[in-house]
Amino acid sequence: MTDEPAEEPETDLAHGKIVDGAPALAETALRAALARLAGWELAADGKAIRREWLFKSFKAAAALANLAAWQAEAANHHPDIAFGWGFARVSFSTHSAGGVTMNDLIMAARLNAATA
Ligand SMILES: C[C@H](O)[C@H](O)[C@H]1CNC2=NC(N)=NC(=O)C2=N1
Repeated sequence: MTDEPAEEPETDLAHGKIVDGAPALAETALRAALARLAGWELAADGKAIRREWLFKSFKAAAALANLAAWQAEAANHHPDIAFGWGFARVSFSTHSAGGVTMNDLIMAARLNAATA
């Protein structure tokens, strides 16, 4: 027995391993996973997940964009990022799989964990 609190499901996902060749997830599985990933939604074409953050400055938005960029470099799994005064938008898709894989969900959970 331990006094450690149980990990939140999202934290758990953040500890997942990025693997080559992960398959695109079916929409049902994807929607179930997104329900537990705060702030992330499925893009209109169903081939990417995305989240927007709102801030009260340019530098806060730039900081989020940098964080997402360097987390991606460390994992070798890269998002599309857009930012400007007061906003940053991050989108993950696995190009090689032509859709959203576990790798994208893991990266999204890591970004949530780092910005919580
Ligand atoms: C060779 C290298 O591992 C691949 O090009 C990686 C790099 N980063 C990537 N990022 C994303 N989002 N999708 C990919 O398919 C991908 N492929």
